[in-house]
Amino acid sequence: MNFVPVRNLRLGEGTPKICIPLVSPSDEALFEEAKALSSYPADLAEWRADYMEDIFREGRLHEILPRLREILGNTPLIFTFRTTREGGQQSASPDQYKKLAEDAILSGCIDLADIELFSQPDSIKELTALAKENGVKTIFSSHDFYSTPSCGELLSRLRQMEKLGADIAKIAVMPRCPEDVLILLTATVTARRQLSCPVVTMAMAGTGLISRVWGEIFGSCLTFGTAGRASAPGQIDARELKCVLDILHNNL
Ligand SMILES: O=C1C[C@@](O)(C(=O)O)C[C@@H](O)[C@@H]1O
Repeated sequence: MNFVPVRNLRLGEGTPKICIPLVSPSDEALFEEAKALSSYPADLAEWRADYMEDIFREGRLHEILPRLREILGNTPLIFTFRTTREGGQQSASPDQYKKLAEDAILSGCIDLADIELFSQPDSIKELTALAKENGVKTIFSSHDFYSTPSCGELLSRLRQMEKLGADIAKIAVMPRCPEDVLILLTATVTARRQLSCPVVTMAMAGTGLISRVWGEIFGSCLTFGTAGRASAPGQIDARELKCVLDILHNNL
C-alpha cells in the first residue's frame, strides 16, 4: 500500500493519524474552535462545512477558509460538506455540492477534499481532476448511518473509490451488533491487502469503538477524535484517543 504525503504527514504509514472535526455554526465560534486545537493532539483538522450557517452564499468560503488556514498553521485541513443523506447537517443540490467543493479546492487553503462516492458521477470526475491539478488530495467517502452493509458491498465500494481516482478511500457504518464490527474490520484488512490507496474505516457508536483505535492492526490510517464536540457517534476525546493509540502501538 502506498502512503499519501500531506504536509509533514504520511497517511497510510505507521500509527493512525488523529483528525479533529470542527463543527461550529458561526465564523467566530469556528475560529475559536480551531484555535483550541493547539492544546489537542490533532494531526489533522476537518472543517465540517455542513454545520456552518449561510454556507451557500457566494463568496462564503473565502470569508472563512483563509482565516482558518492561518489559525491552523501547518496542520493539514480536510474540507467536508456532509450531506444529510450521509448523516450530515444540511442537504445540498448536486450543483451546490459541486460548487462548494470546487471553491474549497481552488481556495489554496485546504489539503484534502472529502467527496461522497454517491455524488453525481460527472461531479466526481471533474472534482477529482480539479483536485489533482491543484495539489489537493481526495478522500472518497461513504456512510451508512443506520446499518452495516455486507463485507462484499463494503469492499466493492472501496474498490470503486480507488478506481475513480481517490487518494484515500473511507467508509463509516453503523453496527447493529458486534458481528457488524467484525464485518467492517474484515473488509478493512482485506482492502489494506488488495488496494493500493490507504483506507479509512470506522464502525460508529460505542459498539464500534474498537475500529477507531486499532487501525494500525486492521489497516485504517486515520481516526476521528473530539476536542469537545463530536461529528459522529462513537468519537472519543482526542487526548484519550492518543493515549490508547500509543498504548496499542507501544505493545505491538
Ligand atoms: O467521514 C467521517 C467519519 C465520521 O463520520 C466518523 O464516524 O468519525 C466523522 C466525519 O466528520 C467524517 O467526515
